[in-house]
Amino acid sequence: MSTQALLACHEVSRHYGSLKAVDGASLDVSSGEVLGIGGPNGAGKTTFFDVITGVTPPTSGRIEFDGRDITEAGADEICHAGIARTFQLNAAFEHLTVLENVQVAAQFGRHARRFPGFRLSRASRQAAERALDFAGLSSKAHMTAGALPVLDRKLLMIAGAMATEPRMVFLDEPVGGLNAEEIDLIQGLVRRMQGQGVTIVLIEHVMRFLLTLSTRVLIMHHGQIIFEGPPDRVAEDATVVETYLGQGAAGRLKKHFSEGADA
Ligand SMILES: Nc1ncnc2c1ncn2[C@@H]1O[C@H](COP(=O)(O)OP(=O)(O)OP(=O)(O)O)[C@@H](O)[C@H]1O
Repeated sequence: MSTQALLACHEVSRHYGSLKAVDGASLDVSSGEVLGIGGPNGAGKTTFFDVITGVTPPTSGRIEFDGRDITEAGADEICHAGIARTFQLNAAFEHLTVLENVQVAAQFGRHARRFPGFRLSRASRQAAERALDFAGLSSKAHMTAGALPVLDRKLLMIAGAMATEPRMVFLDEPVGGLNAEEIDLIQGLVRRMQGQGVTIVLIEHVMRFLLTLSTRVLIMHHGQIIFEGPPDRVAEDATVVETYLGQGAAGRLKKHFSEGADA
């Protein structure tokens, strides 16, 4: 592992029978980066997240976080080590309030599970308050999660992740289904996360969001990393244009970068 890498993935694979969802992906992420991952549906992006965050074990390969081997670690252990994530689809306790959801994240994202009984630590309460405030959800703290509109559900997952006080956050399609104004809001929030020293890896199909925020971009296809480079090079890569972007989108993105636009 390079001395700079906070996260290092070596030849990571996740196979489902004969399907190579992730196929020998190697990746280093340095502290402070915003790494954007794009690629067609079914390319293996979420599965790669799942393997790194302990949702599913790799078939082969090795993953190190801050020099520690986390390949075999469970999701809770990985979260306690400093990696939090959000999900593409809603992942809230629908019948709990916004505050309760974030408190649960703060508690279990920081402490080992202890049963029976559930008592929130003072530190968890405070972390939950800070995370709600950070995500702009304090005024909705007592709403039931199931009643939230799409944007607030995305914010709730981000609040839950931040409540664990992570060093690294994985965001799976944080702006999927949002309108332009909402996308800008999430963009600002991701920038603030980065400003707080959180290293970010995000998956997104909304290319302008992905390319505007990312310091480096990966494109996946058939479980493999087919491109790695700066955002302004993505639309110039012939393989990426052919397998993912198409000529139309690539042309618009090139124009976007040549004009130096910010969104
Ligand atoms: N638990 C599973 N069992 C079997 N196959 C799976 C499982 N999870 C994912 N796959 C398959 O692995 C492949 C990669 O899926 P994945 O969700 O990682 O792609 P993705 O790049 O995140 O796609 P999208 O952009 O649509 O979210 C797909 O063919 C998918 O059907």
